[in-house]
Amino acid sequence: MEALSPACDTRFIFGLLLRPKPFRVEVKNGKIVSIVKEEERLWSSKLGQVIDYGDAVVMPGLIDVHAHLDDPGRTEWEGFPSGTKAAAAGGITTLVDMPLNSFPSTVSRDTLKLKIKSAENRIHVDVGFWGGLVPENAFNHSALEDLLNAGALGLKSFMCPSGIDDFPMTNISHIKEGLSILAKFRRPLLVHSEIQKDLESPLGLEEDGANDPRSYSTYLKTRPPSMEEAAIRELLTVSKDTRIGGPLVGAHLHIVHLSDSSSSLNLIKEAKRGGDSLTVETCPHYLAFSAEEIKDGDTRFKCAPPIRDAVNREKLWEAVMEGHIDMLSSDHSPTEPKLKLLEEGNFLKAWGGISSLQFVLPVTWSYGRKYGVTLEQLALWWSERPAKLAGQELKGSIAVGNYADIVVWEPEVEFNLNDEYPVYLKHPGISAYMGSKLYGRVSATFVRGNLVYKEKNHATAACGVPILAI
Ligand SMILES: NC(=O)NC(NC(N)=O)C(=O)[O-]
Ligand SMILES: [Zn+2]
Ligand SMILES: [Zn+2]
Repeated sequence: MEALSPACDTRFIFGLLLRPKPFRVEVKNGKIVSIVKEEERLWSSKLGQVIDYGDAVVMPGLIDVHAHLDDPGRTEWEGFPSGTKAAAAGGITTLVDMPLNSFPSTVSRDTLKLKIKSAENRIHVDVGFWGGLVPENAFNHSALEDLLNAGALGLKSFMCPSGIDDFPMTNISHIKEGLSILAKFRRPLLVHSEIQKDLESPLGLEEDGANDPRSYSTYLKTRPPSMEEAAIRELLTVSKDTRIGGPLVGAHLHIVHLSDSSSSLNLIKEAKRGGDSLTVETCPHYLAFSAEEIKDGDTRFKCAPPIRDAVNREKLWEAVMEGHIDMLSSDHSPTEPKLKLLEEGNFLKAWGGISSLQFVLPVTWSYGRKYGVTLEQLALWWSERPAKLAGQELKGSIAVGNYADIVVWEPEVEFNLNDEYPVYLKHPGISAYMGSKLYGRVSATFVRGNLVYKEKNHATAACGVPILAI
């Protein structure tokens, strides 16, 4: 049986058998050099090793375009080592780190340099970085250009308060300005699309008897679908300029973590039909859970936008299955357990963010089976489309010339996410998935041909590399 990569050695040569079709993927120098029918293989004698995973699925590694690893500056929340170990154990081979929740936020060339430095030799999968679009840099073209020239894969902004002091929200003028720079670089702008109407009293509710802060329905009232709709309506006033012949051609807008599957989704569909350069993601937690099921005080489930009712979830699945939602992402946004206020259970005061990085593949599969999700769809939503968004042409599919970023997993193997299950996240206890039973166990993960994870073990060497846009 193959051994975990003892060092990050991309000269490694091996073959992988793809089942059920008898194909062999041949890997050399970290890249896929050929995909041949087993009986037509050309250079088998030269192969160091041929690995046969039997009936397991061999798929492109997942690319998570939305994760908060909080490094540097808030490593007590997560950090690159634990976050990327969890990613590797979950079949994620590349992730793109969000510019906020680390300290400082990634909003300039210098702060991006700090990120890169912190990632070096500490990441077990490849990591790219979004830069932040904030009021301070939005009108400062040279600052934005410096950030993009330093390698940010694109920018991210918030249309409502982010909860992080050094990451203030942007308005539509900032967004328009940012897009004009991004158009030149042909890189995307990702937007947290919620607008809070009443900024004077951001919660919009009094904590009285009728609005018990331990009840999820109270939290739900503070962030209605109309907040997503209002933000998206405003965004679409500028995304139309990304159409062919428009003033922002070359720019691209990506709406992160869509929860509202009604009016907001209809607006997105219409804009796409009109030719806007626009994509949208949703996250496994919006597809797995419903508001009705969330127990009083269980703040592990608090996130923004919120998890809505079961009817909304059904419509979200329909949109994913019909192709109106382009991709999935984790929005892994952990914190220290004490900020989740698990004992007090106050939904209005607890940190918002779902902790999920290690589980997104089994969750999507387990909850998607009843809708008829196929392996090809998983690869499209979790690898191919995210690679395109992040500008990673050599990632996202098992194809000749691509990096050998591969997950091997067993869809029929069931497991309990209990206290004995090896979870590599820094704070497993805050994950909304703990206590559930899932299908789909990851057996091995390859990053650029290095076997970085195999059956509850990680390679000791951290073989991931920082990915910078060039
Ligand atoms: N500061 C955050 O990490 N916020 C995140 N929090 C969520 N989604 O609840 C997000 O992506 O908006
Ligand atoms: Zn967000
Ligand atoms: Zn996020």
